[in-house]
Amino acid sequence: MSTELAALLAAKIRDVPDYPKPGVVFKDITPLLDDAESFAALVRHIGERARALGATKVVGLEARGFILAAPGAYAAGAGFVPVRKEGKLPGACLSQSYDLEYGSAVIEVQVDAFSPGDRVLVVDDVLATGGTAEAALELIARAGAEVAGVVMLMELGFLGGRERLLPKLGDVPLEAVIQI
Ligand SMILES: O=P(O)(O)OC[C@H]1O[C@H](OP(=O)(O)OP(=O)(O)O)[C@H](O)[C@@H]1O
Ligand SMILES: Nc1ncnc2[nH]cnc12
Repeated sequence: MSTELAALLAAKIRDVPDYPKPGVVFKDITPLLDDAESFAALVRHIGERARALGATKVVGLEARGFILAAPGAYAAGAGFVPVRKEGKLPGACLSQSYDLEYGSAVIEVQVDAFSPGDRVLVVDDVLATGGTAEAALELIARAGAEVAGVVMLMELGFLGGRERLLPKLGDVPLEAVIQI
């Protein structure tokens, strides 16, 4: 991973103590998003990784994952698939419940989101406990698609998300631009 890109982007992430709950240090990416150079560099990176991994679809995890995955898919010439919080997608969906650093939720994907032969890149802003990403991997497997890789903007290593995901990923790469 490029240390220059990591340094550029890390400088634009703001720590917000005790949000959304006491004891959580929230990683606010809005200063990165509203900086044209940083946002473009991150989108280019996601597009490059999607192409290099042969992804035909880029999955974004609601909501912050959408902001990164959709332009990344466009940059790669791939399709975009939203994994959404419960009740937001129309039609037949697969559902998965999970716990994350500061709560619990249910995410869903449409049953027909993927076509045979699709290779999927999963994109999100933060890997914390890994609960969200693990649930997304489960959904993608249940929907019959192959995961080509997982790309996160940042990984909060002390929360153990990587260790949680590795058994599910095998040889599939899990990449984070910034390691914390
Ligand atoms: O590794 P975990 O412990 O599961 O945490 C990571 C998830 O938490 C945040 O999403 P959140 O559910 O807060 O949704 P948002 O993007 O809608 O704010 C973040 O965007 C990741 O999706
Ligand atoms: N500390 C954190 N900051 C931002 N998003 C998160 N998702 C889970 N933990 C988070």
